[in-house]
Amino acid sequence: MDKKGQKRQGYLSWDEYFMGVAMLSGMRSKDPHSQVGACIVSEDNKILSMGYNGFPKGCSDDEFPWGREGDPLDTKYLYVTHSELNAILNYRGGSLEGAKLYVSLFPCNECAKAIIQAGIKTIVYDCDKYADTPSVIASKKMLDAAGVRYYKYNRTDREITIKV
Ligand SMILES: O=c1[nH]c(=O)n([C@H]2C[C@H](O)[C@@H](COP(=O)(O)O)O2)cc1CO
Ligand SMILES: [Zn+2]
Repeated sequence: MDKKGQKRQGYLSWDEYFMGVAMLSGMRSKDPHSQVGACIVSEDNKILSMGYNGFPKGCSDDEFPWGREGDPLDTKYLYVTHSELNAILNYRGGSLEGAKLYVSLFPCNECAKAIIQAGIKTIVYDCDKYADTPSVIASKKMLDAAGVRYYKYNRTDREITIKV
């Protein structure tokens, strides 16, 4: 029950807020199959950077391929920048040492290397649909060795509606 003079109830938790921002970033992705979003947060809960999966600057979303199969040169995989790497590269403020990464999909091995080298110490992920692939197994091996903690986001199933 709301009481006069007391704080509002039902506000977003930090985890809901940061995972929500990561998912919102993912909604910018043009990938028709997997839209991934990432949000980097400082130790004292300030948002430092965001990213989503997409082609590098100058590589047109309409000219480069979004397919998944066939000649590797005709698939997205050789061209797309992952959301986590984009979030790291988008940061212009200096060091990410000790930061946390919220990401909608578990980071691959290439992103794990960048995460470790950037000094990010905690990963909060939502989906882990590629857990059985060599890429994610290798990723976890490196994160474990480097002492990067990772834990699954606890979905609250809160619906957030924004009219824009
Ligand atoms: O860590 C990741 N971060 C990330 O942004 N991605 C992107 C690359 C691709 O655009 C898409 C994966 O494509 P697909 O699910 O169709 O294989 O997600 C993929 C991974 C792999 O775990
Ligand atoms: Zn990756």
